[in-house]
Amino acid sequence: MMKVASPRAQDDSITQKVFRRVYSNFSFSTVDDDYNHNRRRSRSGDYGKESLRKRGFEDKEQVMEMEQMGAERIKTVLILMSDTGGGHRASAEAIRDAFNIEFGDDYRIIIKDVWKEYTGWPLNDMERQYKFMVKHVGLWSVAFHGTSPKWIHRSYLSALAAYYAKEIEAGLMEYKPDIIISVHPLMQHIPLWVMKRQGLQKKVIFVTVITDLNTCHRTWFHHGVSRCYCPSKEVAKRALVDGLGDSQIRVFGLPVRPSFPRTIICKDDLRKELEIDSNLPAVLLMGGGEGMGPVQKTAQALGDSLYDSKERKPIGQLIVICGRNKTLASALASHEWKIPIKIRGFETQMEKWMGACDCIITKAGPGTIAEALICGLPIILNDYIPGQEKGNVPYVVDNGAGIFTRSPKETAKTVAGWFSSKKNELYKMSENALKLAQPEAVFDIVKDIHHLSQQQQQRIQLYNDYSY
Ligand SMILES: CCCCCCCC/C=C\CCCCCCCC(=O)OC[C@H](CO[C@@H]1O[C@H](CO)[C@H](O)[C@H](O)[C@H]1O)OC(=O)CCCCCCC/C=C\CCCCCCCC
Ligand SMILES: O=c1ccn([C@@H]2O[C@H](COP(=O)(O)OP(=O)(O)O)[C@@H](O)[C@H]2O)c(=O)[nH]1
Repeated sequence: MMKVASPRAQDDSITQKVFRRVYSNFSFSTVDDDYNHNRRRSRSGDYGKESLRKRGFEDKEQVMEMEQMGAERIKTVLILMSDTGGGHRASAEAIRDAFNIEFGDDYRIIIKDVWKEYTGWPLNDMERQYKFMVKHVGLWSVAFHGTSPKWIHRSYLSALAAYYAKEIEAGLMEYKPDIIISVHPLMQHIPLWVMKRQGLQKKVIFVTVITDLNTCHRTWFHHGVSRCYCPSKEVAKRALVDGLGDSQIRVFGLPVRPSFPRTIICKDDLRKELEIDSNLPAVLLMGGGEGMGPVQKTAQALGDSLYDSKERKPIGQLIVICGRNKTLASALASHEWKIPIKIRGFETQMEKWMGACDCIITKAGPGTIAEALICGLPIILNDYIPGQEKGNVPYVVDNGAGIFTRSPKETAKTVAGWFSSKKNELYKMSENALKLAQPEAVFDIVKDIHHLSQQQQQRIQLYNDYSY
């Protein structure tokens, strides 16, 4: 992969000077995206004094200087996620991008589904099984609530950890992370257990970033984390009830990709770019990364309600983003429409589509909700997955940023009202959405992690100062 010159690497830094003094053959390479380089660097980086001593650096000054280098070297951040839904990846990418914006080359960010890459069944097949379970909501509901007691999920996860211990350990250790960030409910227990086994608890910072807005599963809350970032006060309360300490909990909001808060939205320009009619109000219809929920029926109902049959002209236009649901996209494409419509698959620039529209209809996915709030879009929630998404409904509705209805006809009627006689209602909800939005959340999270990392370095230095 292409090498990127880093100012840090060009400077004759203290790191280089120290290395030259203690290890004259050493050549300092520039930052690149190559994991082998990372492994090489990390090995010389450190996982403690022992590793340095083993490599022959017995002299106190040498060991100290090399450890202090940790303060300078690029830190590796491993973000653990899984593609069960689109939200976990979106949050992982948001954190990666925010690290890059805030700290440039100081951090190397690796996003991984360690389960998928390093384990066997059933862990490596979670996506497929999850999709199956959420299609049969009763089954998901039993699994979600049935595994809520700590003793149940702990036993289950311990059994899996024991079975795949070596593979998972290899997976985590390959990257020698300085910081591990979990953005998934099932990625606390096993990695923390591996870290304990390796004696890395004090050396590697482990934080959880919760991506559910309210009724999240209890597996998110693990007492062994340095921080548990909760997206809302509701989740923070749950964390407290589950026994996490005040010092562990921070409430900044749900991490959304920086392209949302950082894009200057000019609706007219976006509409030109996306080839959307610039005069008609637009509704965005979607169902998460997988295109779930009653999208097809709702689209058809909107096709009727946004057409003024007396005037023989549309009063609005429809954008449908089907995500990875190809069947949905082709079913919609084969339909005849009386209103302007755009049918899209998986889009990578959601901020543009949201920025070009006037309201959104979606299932209660937390990622989509948080993004829509930043764009000031009134939200019609038309479905939710039992368990983790149930609480997202009152989060939106009670804050006046949207409504909930499962009926495609009612949804269509509401949008038609918003685009005609009830424009004030739309405007008020848009204002409420903006009030509820937390566009800076992802930056607050990465700054806090950076602060934790600095504190840890200071502790290591203090420890070194007093241990000789
Ligand atoms: C009476 C006892 C009954 C016990 C039944 C045991 C069956 C065990 C089988 C499955 C386990 C179910 C796990 C439930 C806990 C899940 C925690 C949770 O919140 O999961 C949510 C995530 C998905 O993320 C969400 O996506 C949403 C959109 O789709 C939305 O964005 C939301 O905001 C996100 O949070 O779900 C998962 O990742 C679950 C994957 C489960 C797949 C099941 C296949 C089994 C494969 C491996 C076993 C995994 C280990 C199970 C550990 C059990 C302890 C929790
Ligand atoms: O074509 C698409 C459809 C969805 N998403 C993103 O996927 C995430 C969906 O997350 P959410 O929590 O709403 O629902 P999930 O897919 O996890 O059920 C959001 O960030 C969306 O912007 C996207 O990037 N492109």
